[in-house]
Amino acid sequence: MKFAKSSAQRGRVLTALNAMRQQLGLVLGAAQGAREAAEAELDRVRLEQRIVRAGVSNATPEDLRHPALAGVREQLNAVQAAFYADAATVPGRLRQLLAETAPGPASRPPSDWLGRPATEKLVVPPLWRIGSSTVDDSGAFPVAVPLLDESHLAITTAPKTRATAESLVETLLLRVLSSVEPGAVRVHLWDVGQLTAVLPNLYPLSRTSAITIYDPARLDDLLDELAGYIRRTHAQTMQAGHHSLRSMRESLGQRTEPWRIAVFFGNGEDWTREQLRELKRIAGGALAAGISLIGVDLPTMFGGGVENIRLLDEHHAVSSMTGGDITIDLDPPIPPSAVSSAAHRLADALIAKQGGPRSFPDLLPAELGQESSARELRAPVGFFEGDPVEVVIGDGTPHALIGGPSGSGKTNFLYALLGSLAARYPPSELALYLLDFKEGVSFAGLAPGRRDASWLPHARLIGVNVNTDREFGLALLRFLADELRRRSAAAKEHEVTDLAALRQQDPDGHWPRIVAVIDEFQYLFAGRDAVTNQATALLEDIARRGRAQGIHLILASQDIAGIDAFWGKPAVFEQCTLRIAMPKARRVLAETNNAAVAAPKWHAVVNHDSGIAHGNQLAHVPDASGRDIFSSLQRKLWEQYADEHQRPRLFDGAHSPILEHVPAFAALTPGSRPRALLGQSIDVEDTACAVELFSAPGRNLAVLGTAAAEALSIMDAAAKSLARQYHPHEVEFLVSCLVDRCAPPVDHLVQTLKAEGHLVEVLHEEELGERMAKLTEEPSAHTRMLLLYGVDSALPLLEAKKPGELKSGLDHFRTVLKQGPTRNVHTLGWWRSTARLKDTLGFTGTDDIGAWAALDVQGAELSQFAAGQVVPWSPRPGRALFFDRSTHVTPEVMIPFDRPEY
Ligand SMILES: Nc1ncnc2c1ncn2[C@@H]1O[C@H](COP(=O)(O)OP(=O)(O)OP(=O)(O)O)[C@@H](O)[C@H]1O
Repeated sequence: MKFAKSSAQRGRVLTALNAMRQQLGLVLGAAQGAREAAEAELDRVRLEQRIVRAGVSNATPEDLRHPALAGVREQLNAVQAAFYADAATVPGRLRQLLAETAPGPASRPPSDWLGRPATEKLVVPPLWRIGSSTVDDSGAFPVAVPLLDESHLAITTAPKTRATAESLVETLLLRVLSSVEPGAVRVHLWDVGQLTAVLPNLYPLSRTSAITIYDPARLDDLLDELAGYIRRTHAQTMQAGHHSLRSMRESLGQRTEPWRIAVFFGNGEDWTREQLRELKRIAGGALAAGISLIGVDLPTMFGGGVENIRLLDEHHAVSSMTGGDITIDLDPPIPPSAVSSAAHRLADALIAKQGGPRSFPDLLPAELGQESSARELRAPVGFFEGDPVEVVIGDGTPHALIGGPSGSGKTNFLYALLGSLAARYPPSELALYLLDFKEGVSFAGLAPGRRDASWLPHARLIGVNVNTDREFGLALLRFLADELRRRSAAAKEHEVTDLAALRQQDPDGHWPRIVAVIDEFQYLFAGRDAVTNQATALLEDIARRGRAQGIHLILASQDIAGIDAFWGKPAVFEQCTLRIAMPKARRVLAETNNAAVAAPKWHAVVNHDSGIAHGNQLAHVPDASGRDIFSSLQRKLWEQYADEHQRPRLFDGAHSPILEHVPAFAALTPGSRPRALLGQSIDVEDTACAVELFSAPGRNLAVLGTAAAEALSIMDAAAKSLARQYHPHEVEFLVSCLVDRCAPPVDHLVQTLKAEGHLVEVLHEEELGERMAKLTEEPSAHTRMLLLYGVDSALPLLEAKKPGELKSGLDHFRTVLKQGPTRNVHTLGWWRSTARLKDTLGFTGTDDIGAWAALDVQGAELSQFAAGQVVPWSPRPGRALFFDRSTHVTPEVMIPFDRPEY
């Protein structure tokens, strides 16, 4: 109905407009009409022309004598009378037309409406008054121009009429802004003037979305923005089956987008060719997208529908609407103070309507966890001019790249995004893997902590302080790649190609979308080493195939460093079609797209088009990381879901776990195959590194290096974890400490083992050789664990043969290493250098050391103990390299447990 009514109204308006044009044309063309009628009588026509030009009273004596004069006079009088009689009705008809189609602020005097905001309207007036005119004494008629949805406007000034042009535009804008509900029209103002502020009286509105002011240097930004709106609106309307925003509005019966008016105050020059071309392109598509352009002194013609106003002097103009022969008396300017106070009132009304500034809770839905992620993930991350700006993670934008210098709000943005997503999708629909390579604890709050026991139920893994543990990043990528394979296999089995279809075919399966956030991801590539190579290959694989399987990457970085990291890895960069640029971020958006440079504080440029300017959407991101903001949402989510979902794995590179706290230790019981736990593995799963000490050759352990704290920790953990797997008297620990300063902690261990009821024998250096000899000979009812601290110190003494004996202590030790494991005698020894271990083993080769943990030992020295392979290892404090030839292909980095000092 609405549509029918408005189209009928539009029809009437167009007919009336045509009639007006025709009538005015006829009045002016009266003389010409007469000339045509008299064409057959050339002479008569000439006379008529002369008389029409000069007037009867000014006729030459010759003409006055002309025989046809009387006839001409009579005819002219008749024609004139008829047309003037008709024309006399034109002003009245125009007045009526305008009153009907352009009521209120569109045509009434300002005193009737100034400063009073309107209420919601779907149909806007087609004409807007600018002044009045008269053709004769039949009275003045209003002159109006079309604008919103109808036409662009080009204004040209005459000397000294710039102020007139400004107040003409100012009044027009006020008429428009006062005719529609607050926020329904947005004005973009650009002025070429370097010093003068454009339309200063309207500035109060610039604190709202109603007016955005662009300084002279930002013309390209404005053009980009307009092109972006047009593109987006076009896509949106076409998708909905409409050719313009207006027809969509009329058929839906509601407004989906605001109208926009872009005003360009030029000076006839200073535009580059490219800018002019862009403006023409914009003008061509603008009206269908609800954008009208007003140009003042622009060096080009607009494309699309346009009306022209040419100022003649400070009070008069001519327009294309009324034709060149009708002079318009422009309406007088509204006094500046009245404009400014009206602008204030309109701004207040808009702010009141938008409910004030938006905050984090405004990003959240009314009810938590109601969305399905089968097709995509979609969540608002901020607001632009009061309207939410969404991020979409799905088919078109499977992965995101976020850039911004330190302090620009990247972490805050991530919190806003994660909060908005977690509030919409339940944990069964969305699983989060969060990794931060920065020093600091940005995601730590999402895991249960000492101050707050709650956690984010969607988070499966939280890695913090991983800046030196690039292996952890690698582990995450490996995990994702495995999951990718698992999903591909399931998809194949169900004969589908993507997640949405898989979920349809396998409704009982657990297929949440996975979002992996890697902050400061460039650390992954921070070396020319195997980690970088593997990370690159894995990332490329996930980036390429993750889309179909619902595995999405969000890579964040302090710009340049992160982008440079993509050198040689264009596949990942290109797959990140969602780009988020924080203010001053460089190179995240396309090269020529400067939107991030101009973005204000606490804003982000959200771009779903690989950073191309037309995809820019500016959003104010609310504070999501301030105290108690995210955590109050987290608590709600936790209360709702925590029962069904386990706590996330927290990996904190700055903290070594304590042996007694790790699940692997708690799980140890007597009776299983004995495993000596050595440290924590750097992996997605919370697992420990362990050596199985079963009855087979080589089942010994060597700890290598001089780092005493770590060596003590590994030995301690091995002994304590083994002790847990034996009942009293089932195992005997033979302990020898050959490093004086380590005596207290070793003694503490001895006491602990004894207290647990285990057999413990402490061996002194001088009795070692003898004891070794016995160990190889005497059978034993129980397992024996030989714990040797700083065994290298004992070598000189062991090497010495006692007179008369064939074998030295070292020979016996070698036998223990070789034969012990098959007789349940396992050596766990700490050598402070690889050379000493080599000396200990002699020519027998390295096979008797089946497992080792290296500390401050260079990789090159280790290759002989790892089947000759190249071992890339640069020692770092608090970390060890672990290799067990029975389980490893290559060594892995491990975190020795935190061992309290004694
Ligand atoms: N939208 C916002 N509103 C209010 N405060 C904010 C907003 N965004 C960030 N902040 C604040 O600014 C500070 C820096 O933000 P944030 O930590 O997110 O920056 P960053 O880009 O991640 O920096 P870095 O990389 O150094 O960690 C924080 O104190 C944060 O609370």
